[in-house]
Amino acid sequence: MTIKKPSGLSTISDSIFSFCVRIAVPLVLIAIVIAFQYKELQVDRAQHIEHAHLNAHDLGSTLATSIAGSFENIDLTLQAASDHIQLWRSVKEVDANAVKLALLKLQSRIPSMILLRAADANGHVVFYSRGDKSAMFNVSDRDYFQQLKNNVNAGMVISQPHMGRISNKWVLVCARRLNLPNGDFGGVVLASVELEGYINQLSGGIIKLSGDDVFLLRDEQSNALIRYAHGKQDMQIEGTKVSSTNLSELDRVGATTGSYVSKSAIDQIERVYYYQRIEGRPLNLVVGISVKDALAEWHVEVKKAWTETGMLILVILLATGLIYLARIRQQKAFSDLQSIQVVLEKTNQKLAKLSTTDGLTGLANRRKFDEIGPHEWQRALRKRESLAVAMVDVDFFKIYNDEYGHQAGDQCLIAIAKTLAAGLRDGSDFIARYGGEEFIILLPGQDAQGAFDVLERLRCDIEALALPHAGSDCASVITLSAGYAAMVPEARSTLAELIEKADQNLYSAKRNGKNRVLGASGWVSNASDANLIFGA
Ligand SMILES: Nc1nc2c(ncn2[C@@H]2O[C@H](COP(=O)(O)OP(=O)(O)OP(=O)(O)O)[C@@H](O)[C@H]2O)c(=O)[nH]1
Repeated sequence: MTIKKPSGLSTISDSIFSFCVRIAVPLVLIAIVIAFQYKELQVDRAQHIEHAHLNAHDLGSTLATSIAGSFENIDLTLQAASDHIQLWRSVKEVDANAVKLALLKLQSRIPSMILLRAADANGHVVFYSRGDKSAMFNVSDRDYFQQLKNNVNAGMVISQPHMGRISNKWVLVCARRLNLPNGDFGGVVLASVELEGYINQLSGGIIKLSGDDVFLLRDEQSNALIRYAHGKQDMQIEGTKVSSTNLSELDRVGATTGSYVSKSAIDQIERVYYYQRIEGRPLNLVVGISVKDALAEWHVEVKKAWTETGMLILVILLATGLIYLARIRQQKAFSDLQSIQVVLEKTNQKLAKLSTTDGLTGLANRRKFDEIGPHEWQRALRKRESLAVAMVDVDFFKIYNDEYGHQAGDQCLIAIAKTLAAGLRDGSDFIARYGGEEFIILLPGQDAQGAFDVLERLRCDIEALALPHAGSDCASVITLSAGYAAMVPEARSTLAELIEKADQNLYSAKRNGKNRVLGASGWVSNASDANLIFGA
């Protein structure tokens, strides 16, 4: 019986399967899971960045509107102050207290406005809302003064942020030109806007910047008027030029709005930026939402997603390991079965040999002869060749046993069997122990004469062994007698008949003195025996 290999365990598919199970399948699966998860997270990340862009846009445009409105209010206040000043100039004696009161009233419209003044064409402050005259400096050296002096249509000019000489606070000065009745330059009206207050005003209601977010208000020369970062006013940057590749490009093309992502050269923080010009003013603002803050939630999701992916990968690896282990167990069970099969086959072969072998002499036994005999008979019949059969028997063996013992008798039989086997032709002749001290020999291709020659030689070989046999009546050593018969088989004849003739001849040999070889002489029984050839 052959043990069938379980399906999928053939030698070639084994290695392919093993490779697939151990490396390719789990790797491909894991790669797919990772790629899928990575893609999902990237889409999610893009959405968070997009959301940050929207936030920056909303915040930026709200701030722009608010800033535009606040400067508009300041401008209107300055215009109202201009009207008053024109009036006061036309009057010879002006009550300083009344002027102060009127200016203070106008100033109070804007919470962050801390000073409202007017200077003459030489820059001397002539009207003021707070303080006394001694504290009023000449403002002719200020950039806004020069600008307004030289430009009739300048409108409201906003100064660079600077430390106020009176307030000792960071201020922006918003100024308008005063014209004389003939249109010549007649000085400026100027409002000092305290930056901290202004920013607080914005941050109190509008600026909802958190963490690393940033807000920047610049003039058209890229000077920072306000920078609000990390939850407070950044005074180190205010008044300095702030630009970047993206900002320069937006300035250059004159864009009204714009968005970009970049890393700040000031604090190295990556942000999503929104840029917008302030309507009606030579100003622009930039709002930056920290990418890190914008992605904080996403980072939590990433952690969770990769933890889940890791667990999934573990499950894949575990399942692969289990499949592989099961496969190994299956292969081991199969190889164990194969080993058992080999052992069984060998045992069967041994048993088969034992069942057809004589235990004492090692020659084939009678069962084997019953198998081989008919086979040789049929072959001779087919080939029309002669077949000789001989019966061989040890002489006076009972006496031998009696005299030398049964064990010596066994050894004697072993020696005889060995000598007889050695004297026969390998591959064609056949000998079997027929029973007791009797042997049967098949000599394919031998006629009577040939058979006689072989058997006579064997008889001499046994005699030559010179195994002492004191009780023998025919010699002093072990001898044997043989009877044989030979014929070319015919369909009408049988092997049993041939054996019977050989046995009869053995009987004759025994009766005629033993230690001899004899073929039946002149025996003709019936028509089927007509071609039997007998030895002399
Ligand atoms: N030691 C031994 N003796 C055996 C074995 N098989 C048969 N014998 C003995 O062989 C003897 C055969 O005796 P017989 O049949 O009377 O023949 P014989 O004594 O040889 O006389 P002849 O054949 O007339 O010469 C018996 O005593 C058997 O016990 C065997 O395997 N071993």
